[in-house]
Amino acid sequence: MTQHPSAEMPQAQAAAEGPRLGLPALTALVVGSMIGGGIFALPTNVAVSAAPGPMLIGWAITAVGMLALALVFQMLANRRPDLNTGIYAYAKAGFGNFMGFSSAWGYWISAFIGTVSYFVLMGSTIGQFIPAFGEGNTAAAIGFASALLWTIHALVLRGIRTAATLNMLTTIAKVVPLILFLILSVLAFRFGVFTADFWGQASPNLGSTLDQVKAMMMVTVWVFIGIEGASTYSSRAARRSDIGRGTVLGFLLTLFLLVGVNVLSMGIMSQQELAGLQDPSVAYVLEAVVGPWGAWLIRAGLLVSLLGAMLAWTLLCTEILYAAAKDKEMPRFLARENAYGVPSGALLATNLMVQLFLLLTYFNDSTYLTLLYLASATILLPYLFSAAYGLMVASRDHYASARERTRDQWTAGLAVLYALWLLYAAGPQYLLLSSLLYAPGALLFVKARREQGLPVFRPWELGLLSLLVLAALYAAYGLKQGFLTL
Ligand SMILES: NC(=[NH2+])NCCC[C@H](N)C(=O)O
Repeated sequence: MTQHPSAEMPQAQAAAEGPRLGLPALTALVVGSMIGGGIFALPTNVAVSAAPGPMLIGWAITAVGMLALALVFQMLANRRPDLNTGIYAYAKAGFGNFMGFSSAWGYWISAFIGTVSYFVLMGSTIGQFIPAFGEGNTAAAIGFASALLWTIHALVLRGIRTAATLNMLTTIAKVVPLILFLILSVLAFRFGVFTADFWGQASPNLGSTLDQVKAMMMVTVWVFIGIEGASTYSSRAARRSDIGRGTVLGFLLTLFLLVGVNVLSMGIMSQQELAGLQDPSVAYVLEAVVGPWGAWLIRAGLLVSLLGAMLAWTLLCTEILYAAAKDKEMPRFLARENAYGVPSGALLATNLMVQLFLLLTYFNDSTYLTLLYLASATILLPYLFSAAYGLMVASRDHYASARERTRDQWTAGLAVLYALWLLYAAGPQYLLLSSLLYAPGALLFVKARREQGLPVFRPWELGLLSLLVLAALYAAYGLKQGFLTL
């Protein structure tokens, strides 16, 4: 395709101006949006719910399921070059306007809650040398986070964007300490520690193997969020085929780092010791191996990583709202641009929500872990829609060879199964909470459709909406009565 780079792409995508992205840059984009905070806190966040044996099972399921999802994104990037805003466009093409809207809305919610969790994790990291920051949800930490938030806001408003080179640099800066961690802890790994309580029978609070596997699923989803990064920016790729390759390559690299970090740390400390560490737990594990400098190295890597990821995710949040508003699925004010061509309406809406949730975090005492569970649960629907759309495409499209079709059907089928399993593993608490977040979106959808003078809901959409509203009301009631908590 030879279209002019800026002719068709949405503003926030024209984002990091400059040359079109090749394979290394697209891979760095995927790795850069996937590696934010999750991996640095992984040992503890898995250990709170799983012993080594279940952990290995959990990773096996995740590796297969996420690979299937990555391959679906690859397939869709290749077969549907017209749908170049990724996740949101797939849901809309497959399931109509309201589902497209809901997918964008849910993705956006997950993404901004994820950003809130980054601020909390940053706060708790700083809290390790400035006690007033505590677990990242104290008044000092929230005050600092708010100041940083609006600084980023001001920078983005002036047209600052993650240029491909900057993203490449922060990606390298975060991957290097992690690789160092892998090398050093291979040497310190003790098989005896890893196998001592392999199935977690000695820890009464862990539950059955299935319970343990289920409980770690939201953490493994969290660490892979961003896998859709290259698809979202697909209009900027130099070659279509590189989007899929970058996605799969980025997936494999990140999987290697994640499994490495998680498995090795369980051979250095026991599950119970790991479960008791503060975030970022990787710092403490490395400290146990090489002494205090190890912890400082990891903390530094994490802070760089978080800053880079905050900027990247602010742009992703803005982009998805803006893309949907340009398409008229979201109200007009979200398509507004300022003099620098920045989607200022979408940016403001995003950061106001981040600010609101920072305050809620303070009043609720929410932690990094509770926020990431919520962000993972809310993204499941957009992932499910993408996988299901992949299945539709694989079944209906014209294929040159039957073998290729069968392969795509299997891949997409597997991705759908994985997404359904995740919904089951997420459990009612977080699904109810996320229905509470999804439901108000309908008001924006109504506004958008009215602005266009279009009919709002089709009958089956109304049916779904009523279910959603019922779930949301129940969740609100649960929060009030205290049988649901954040
Ligand atoms: N700000 C966000 N919404 N981040 C979501 C991505 C999370 C990323 N996979 C991580 O482990 O940190």
